[in-house]
Amino acid sequence: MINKLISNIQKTNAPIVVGLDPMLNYVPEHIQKKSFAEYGETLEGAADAIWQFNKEIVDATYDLIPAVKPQIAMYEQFGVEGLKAFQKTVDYCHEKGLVVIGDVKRGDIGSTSAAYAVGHLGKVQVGNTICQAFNEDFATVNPYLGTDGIKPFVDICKEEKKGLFILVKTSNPSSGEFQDRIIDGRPLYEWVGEKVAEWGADHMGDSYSYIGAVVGATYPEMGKVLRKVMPKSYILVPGYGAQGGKGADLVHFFNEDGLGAIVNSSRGIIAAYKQEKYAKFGAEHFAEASRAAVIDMVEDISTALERAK
Ligand SMILES: O=C(O)c1cc(=O)[nH]c(=O)n1[C@@H]1O[C@H](COP(=O)(O)O)[C@@H](O)[C@H]1O
Repeated sequence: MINKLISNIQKTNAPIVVGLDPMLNYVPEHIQKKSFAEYGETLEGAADAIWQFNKEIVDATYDLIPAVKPQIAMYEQFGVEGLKAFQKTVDYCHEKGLVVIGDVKRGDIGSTSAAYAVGHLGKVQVGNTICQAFNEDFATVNPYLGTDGIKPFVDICKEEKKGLFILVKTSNPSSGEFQDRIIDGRPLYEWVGEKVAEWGADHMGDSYSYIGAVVGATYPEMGKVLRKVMPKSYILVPGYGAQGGKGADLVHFFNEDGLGAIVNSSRGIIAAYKQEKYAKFGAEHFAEASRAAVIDMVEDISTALERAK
């Protein structure tokens, strides 16, 4: 899957991910009304509304982008119905040729981690039948439990040729409380980055490892260091747009080959129609606003990369 991710990035010339994080209040009223008319103001109605919303955004952007990242919490809040919308979204994005990064941020003790890995990336045996549950291509994983929590994911990734993005330095303001603590002379995020490189070393694609890292766009200096600590790991970079990250902050997340990083924006793309810049599209044409926001994001990043050459 890392090879497919890279070939999709090269095909589209767009090292970006659209974050499908559909809060109900981003879904325009005309969609909500239609879903509620059919299913009532119920969890099913909400799940239908977010699915219809996602579908229009994917239809309007899939030819421009390599990958999507649905964040499962946005679906889980609607219970089982929300999870069905998550599944439909994953399947639909696959139909459109997109790589799907399941933002599930799992991580537990070994056997529990193994079950999470099976559910999201692997296959599960039911009697004599092998079944597939969510079937994303990558998952985000929290490494706080150490190798015991990560290894079951890596094992499934090897079997299935799938990948991970492991949290190394997160984009949020308080990420430093633990992640920046100095241990034996170096910040914790560097120790974790080194471990990501080690976990990924024997699960290599053609040029990059299947095991990548998450480093927030909001910490560009740390990104620069971490790029060197894990040269063969793809870095998923959230924090662009709504959290303040800009193209110019991102250049050091990339390697000299122009690869190595993929930048996520969620609210900045899916709720673009609510921004003044894209207000002219109106709520009816929200998906066209998302398309325009994708084009602007790609332009911003490629201009920054070009300038840095
Ligand atoms: O793993 C992530 O994707 C992630 C890690 C991180 O450090 N910061 C972060 O914002 N994210 C996710 O990236 C998305 C950011 O959304 P926006 O701020 O709306 O672009 C959300 O799905 C977050 O859960």
